[in-house]
Amino acid sequence: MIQLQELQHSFGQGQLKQQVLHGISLSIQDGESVAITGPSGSGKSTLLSILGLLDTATAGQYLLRNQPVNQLSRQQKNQVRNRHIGWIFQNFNLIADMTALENVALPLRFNPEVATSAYRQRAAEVLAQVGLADKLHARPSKLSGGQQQRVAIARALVNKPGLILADEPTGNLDSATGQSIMDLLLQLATEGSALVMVTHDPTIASQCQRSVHLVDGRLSHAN
Ligand SMILES: Nc1ncnc2c1ncn2[C@@H]1O[C@H](COP(=O)(O)OP(=O)(O)OP(=O)(O)O)[C@@H](O)[C@H]1O
Repeated sequence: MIQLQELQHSFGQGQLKQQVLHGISLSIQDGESVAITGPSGSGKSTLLSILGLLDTATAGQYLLRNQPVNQLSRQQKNQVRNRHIGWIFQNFNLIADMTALENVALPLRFNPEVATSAYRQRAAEVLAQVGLADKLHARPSKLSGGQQQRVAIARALVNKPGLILADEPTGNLDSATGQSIMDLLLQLATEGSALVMVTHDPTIASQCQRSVHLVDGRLSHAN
């Protein structure tokens, strides 16, 4: 699914240039779950942004399904991002004045394979899959943190992505709720999507098949 070869990234130019990733080489298979750990500022979110095509590495190679991403046009990148990558964030990032169903249906607008008339049914199916069949018409403010994260997971899944990227997905949840979210994410990974998550929590990281540890933009060890 993912192959990184000597990936580098820097922000700024000239004297202000800050090298954030220094030659990251890593492979992630279909269906694999991988935690990225490391201290604050070590480059975890930067790496996740590059994996999700939100940013482009300044050097090195990123192959996504054997395709070098630096050869994709902007339009192709948008297509891959919208159709094949699902994002989950610490703060859920739901749209407050939309219902759960409307939030989950949003990414379907970028999927020409799903007819507009099928949006509601597809969104309802995915919400049922994450245990929220009875909350279709609730707005985020009426849902608990764990329920909001389930809506966000449903939104990430609605286009059946091959790659799920999660940035501290349990960071705002109590440990029991966080564990139930983790169980759900790991189940999705066993169903074929690769899952890559950034986490500070060693208990969460240890449940992934593999952990990679970043220190100052370098992989210090990989399990
Ligand atoms: N858009 C940006 N412009 C300039 N510097 C940035 C930018 N994004 C991140 N950085 C810098 O890159 C370094 C790595 O940041 P990054 O957010 O990837 O670390 P992190 O490991 O995810 O940290 P945290 O755990 O605190 O979220 C930091 O020094 C940060 O200040």
